[in-house]
Amino acid sequence: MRLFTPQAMREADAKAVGLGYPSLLLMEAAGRAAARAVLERFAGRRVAVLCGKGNNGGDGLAAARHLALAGAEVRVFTALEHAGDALHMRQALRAHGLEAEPLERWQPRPGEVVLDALFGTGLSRGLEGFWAELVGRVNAAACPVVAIDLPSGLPFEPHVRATLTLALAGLKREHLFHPARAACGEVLLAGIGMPARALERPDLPELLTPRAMAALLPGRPGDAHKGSVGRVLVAGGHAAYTGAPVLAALGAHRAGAGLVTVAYPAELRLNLPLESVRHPLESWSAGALAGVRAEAAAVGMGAGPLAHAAAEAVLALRLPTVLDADALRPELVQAYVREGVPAVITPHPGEAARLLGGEAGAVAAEPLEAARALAERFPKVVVVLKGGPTVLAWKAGEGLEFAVNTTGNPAMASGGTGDVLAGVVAALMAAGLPPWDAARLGVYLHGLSGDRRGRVGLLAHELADALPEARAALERGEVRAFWAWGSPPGSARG
Ligand SMILES: NC(=O)C1=CN([C@@H]2O[C@H](COP(=O)(O)OP(=O)(O)OC[C@H]3O[C@@H](n4cnc5c(N)ncnc54)[C@H](O)[C@@H]3O)[C@@H](O)[C@H]2O)[C@@H](O)CC1
Ligand SMILES: Nc1ncnc2c1ncn2[C@@H]1O[C@H](COP(=O)(O)OP(=O)(O)O)[C@@H](O)[C@H]1O
Ligand SMILES: [K+]
Repeated sequence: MRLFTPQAMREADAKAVGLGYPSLLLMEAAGRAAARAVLERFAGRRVAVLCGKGNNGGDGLAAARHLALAGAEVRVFTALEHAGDALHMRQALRAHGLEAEPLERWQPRPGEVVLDALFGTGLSRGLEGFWAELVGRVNAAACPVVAIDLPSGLPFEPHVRATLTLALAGLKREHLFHPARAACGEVLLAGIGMPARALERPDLPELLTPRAMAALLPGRPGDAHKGSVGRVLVAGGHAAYTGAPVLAALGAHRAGAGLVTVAYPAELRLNLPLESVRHPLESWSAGALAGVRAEAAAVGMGAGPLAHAAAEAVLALRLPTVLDADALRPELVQAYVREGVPAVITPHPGEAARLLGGEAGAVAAEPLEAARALAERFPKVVVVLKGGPTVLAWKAGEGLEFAVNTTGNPAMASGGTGDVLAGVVAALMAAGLPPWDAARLGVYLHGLSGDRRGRVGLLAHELADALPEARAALERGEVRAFWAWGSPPGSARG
């Protein structure tokens, strides 16, 4: 499944029509789905449908007919300039004896649900004048708002703030990325019968889905032993940060590592899991790690000023490595590129800005572009740009792979959750997954654990402890994407 842009969705629409699929069927399905969403969530409530002049308005006109046919009390307000499919929908509404009023006449009524079908993906600039004022009135009315495709006005200001948004045919950037995502409220996806072939777009970012991620889970053969399912080396720690390597070790254990060895400065007292192997060091000298048995490593967590030496000592082992926290320095990542050692980097926006030489705010505002820039700066290195949502990028050869995570929530914005992730990704690489697969699955599972425990006040070690159950649920096929209709509690949230 891919993350669409308005332009890519217009192309999908044209491709469907090129395949012989009538566009009116798509609009009819969109209207039917919107009516269903309103009826399921707001049974028995009166509905005011506000329809714009484009195809989003056409979806609204179709929805109004289906709402009326289902027995709902509906008022329809519409722009008058319809053409094409939307005009057919207005005629269909009229054929059922339903007359629309001009939009200017809409006044909110207490308790009524507003179905926002003013604008969808068709805007190229912000709303002004009458339309901006109308959006202001929708937001000021104390009514639940169901938005068709997008809350009207997005991605610009002003825009409608919806309770529920019904994404049509595919998810768009606004359904996942802040600040637009906050305006969408809950997001549901309606397939609207778009032929799968019309949606095939390998050039667009992959959205991590439960099914695709379950397929990546490394097996656990009956004759597994602790040396066969992946051994992880965690290297980090410094006087001020003794928790970080411990949390990375915990993440690796909980993600299924057979053995976890933690290398750290000998003067530290680390409160390591009983199960971890201790490897205290007098210094991070070359050869300090000789003899450590591992198939993958994670370095940098809490390493402070010792990160450079620690990363170089780990590089000498030539293991697939997660570079995190203090090891996220351009010269260290370049050393992995130069040596051809597989690496995953896991920066948050501040660390990404340090790697790119920019501002954290600019990275957070345009995470897709920042992840792309990092992947191009460090070829063959898998980039995990953490945030809500986390974006992954990887320049394997000529092309660029791109993925966007669909799990995780703001409760995870708490110290140490990133350290857990480093351990998780290292454990999955140690289990034999290629770095791109380990990074995608690791990020997905980490967010899924957060969603299953997702309360403000979540501690990083609790997130790690929730990993086995999250993994088991994914393996059993019990996880549903946040956009799936009827998602049970504990499903992945975007
Ligand atoms: N797969 C698809 O692409 C499908 C799309 N459909 C619907 O079609 C929508 C897109 O339809 P359209 O491309 O007609 O676009 P919209 O309906 O979002 O809006 C286009 C209209 O808004 C006007 N407009 C643009 N910018 C404006 C501004 N700043 N101020 C005031 N008016 C402005 C345009 O002149 C045009 O009349 C989707 O969001 C979806 O709801 C569905 O009907 C079914 C299938
Ligand atoms: N608002 C949010 N929505 C989803 N995930 C979030 C959000 N805030 C933080 N996270 C996740 O929490 C983790 C935080 O990692 P990081 O910033 O490195 O923390 P630390 O350095 O304290 O370990 C990342 O995996 C990130 O994706
Ligand atoms: K809309």
